[in-house]
This record gives sequence, structure tokens and C-alpha cells, in this order.
Amino acid sequence: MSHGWGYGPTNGPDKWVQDFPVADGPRQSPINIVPREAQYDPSLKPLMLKYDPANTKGILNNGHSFQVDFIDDTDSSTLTRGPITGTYRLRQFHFHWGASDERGSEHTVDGIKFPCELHLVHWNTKYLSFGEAASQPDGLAVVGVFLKIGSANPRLQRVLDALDAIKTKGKQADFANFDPSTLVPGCLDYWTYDGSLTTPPLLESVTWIVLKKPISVSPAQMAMFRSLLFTGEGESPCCMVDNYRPPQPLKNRQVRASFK
Ligand SMILES: O=C(O)Cc1ccc(OCc2ccccc2)cc1
Ligand SMILES: [Zn+2]
Repeated sequence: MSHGWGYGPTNGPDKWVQDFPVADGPRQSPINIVPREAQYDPSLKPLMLKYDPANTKGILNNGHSFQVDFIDDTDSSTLTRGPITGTYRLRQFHFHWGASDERGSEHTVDGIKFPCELHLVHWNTKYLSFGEAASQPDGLAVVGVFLKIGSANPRLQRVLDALDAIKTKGKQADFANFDPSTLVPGCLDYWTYDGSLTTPPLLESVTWIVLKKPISVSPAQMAMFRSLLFTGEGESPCCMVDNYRPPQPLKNRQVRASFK
């Protein structure tokens, strides 16, 4: 790709392998999750998410999605237990969504797509930094949460109300005191498997933890996601939609379930 990667016909997921050969690697993400083929593993522990809203640093349109960044220089916002060992620090969360409600998620369940998927990105504190962790097979842990069309989600609304300030690529805005655990369903049952970043550089460093239960989002709220632009200020505008990578081959991997 002469120009940067993206989700369009000339730079989208099918083209990424040209600049990122690991795109055809053995542990790529996302995947289609087939619940009846997932192995219940009684040794899997309950997830423990402990987030401090005071760590919220800001909100950014990065040209592929938008992300809420967190201060990660202490262990005050962490993911522990679940399928992982040790302590992983929250770095950021972001979303992937579709141009319409029948697509948008990256993981699918029995081939079903959701309109949106939330990713909470954490890095293993056995490494010195996020960047170093991202290059290690056990470096990252991403909690994936599906969003399903239903009633408006009041806890999501505060994030969506901030999007007007970051409409174009590269824009960032103040965003403080947000508790990401308010975006997580009450039931923490999960599937887990070894995978990768779902965007370039597609590093195979992610322990995926995909929650079984979705949270709700209304059609009007989905329209707010779609008000963002992939493009920068002054460029011809291109709506930020369909910023998802489709499921990749499972290859030699097992998906485990924390529930029967
Ligand atoms: O989409 C996902 O959740 C996977 C994902 C997680 C983190 C992420 O951070 C960007 C990035 C990570 C490592 C190196 C350069 C850039 C990029 C993708
Ligand atoms: Zn993601």
C-alpha cells in the first residue's frame, strides 16, 4: 500500500498483508466464535476489572476509530485473574462499528455480527511499557464487549456526547473522570483465545477475552458513532463507518469458555 492502511477498497483488511505479512499468521484476530465448539475450562477464574476514573486522560480521533486514553504509570486501573496471570494495566478503550446496524463487530458469534464492539486494551506489567508489551506473545489483554440494538445506553451517552469535539482525524479533546466498568455488562462470562491486534501492525500479542453478554445501544446512539470522519479537517469528508476487520482463520487454536 503506497498510502496508509484503512478500511477502504484500496487499503482495507484484504490489502494489509502487503505491508504487514503477519496478517496471514497463525494467531490472527478477530475470529468467529462457535459456542458449541468452545471448551468449558473450570480452571478459568472470574475476571477482575478495577478501574479508577481519575486515570482518564482524554479522547482522540485516530483516523481509524476513536479512543479514550488512560494514565497507565501505576497499577490503579487494572485487569487481573480471568485467563491471565499477573497484572495488566488499562491503556485505552475504543470501538469498531458498521455503516448500518446489521454489521460492525469484529468478532462474530455463530456467524452473527453485532452493530458495534468495544475493546478495552490492557498491557502486561511484567514488561516496561505498552510498546514493549505489544511485541510479546503474552503482552496484551483485550476485553471485547458486544453492543446490541435496544434501549439507549445512558452510560455510553457521555462518551458519545464528546464526539462532536473530535469529528476529524487527529483531533483530541479533554475527557475526564470516566469509569469504563460502566460499559461492561453485569455478567462477566467470557470466551478466551490467543490472538492479535485487529489493526496494523496486527501483532500476535493479545489474549482475547470476549464477553458473552452484550450491552445495549440505541439506533440513535449508533448514528452518533457514524458522525465521525476518517478524514482530517479540510480533506474531502469520509464517514468513519465499517472500521472492522472480518473474522480470520482459527487455524490451530482452541476457544475456551469460562461458563458451562
Ligand atoms: O483493535 C484492537 O483492539 C487491537 C488493538 C489494540 C491496541 C492497539 O494499539 C495501537 C498500537 C499497538 C501497538 C503498536 C502500535 C499501535 C491497536 C489495536
Ligand atoms: Zn479494537
